[in-house]
Amino acid sequence: MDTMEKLREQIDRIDKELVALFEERMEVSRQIARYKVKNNLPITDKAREKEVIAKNMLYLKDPTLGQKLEEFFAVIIKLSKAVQEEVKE
Ligand SMILES: C=C(O[C@@H]1C=C(C(=O)O)C=C[C@H]1O)C(=O)O
Repeated sequence: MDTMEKLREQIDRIDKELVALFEERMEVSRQIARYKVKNNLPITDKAREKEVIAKNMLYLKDPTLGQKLEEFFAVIIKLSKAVQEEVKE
């Protein structure tokens, strides 16, 4: 098997894990939405969003990926809130 094929196998394996983690995170987000609906709380919590991003930046080993990781979490949080809005409907 050539090198690129092998590397793509690695990407495929990583993506599979990402999908499982994505689903797990979104399911927990839905549960949080149900709690918020019950307790009449807003979906958006900006302070928590900042905390989530700051905390995860600390796990990063490669500093050149800082901006990208922030963007990654900005998208994850946006999608998480979209899922929560669907629970509210
Ligand atoms: C999941 C929550 O709801 C929203 C989504 C967040 C997230 O996906 O990390 C963080 C804060 C909230 O804006 C939460 O309040 O914890």
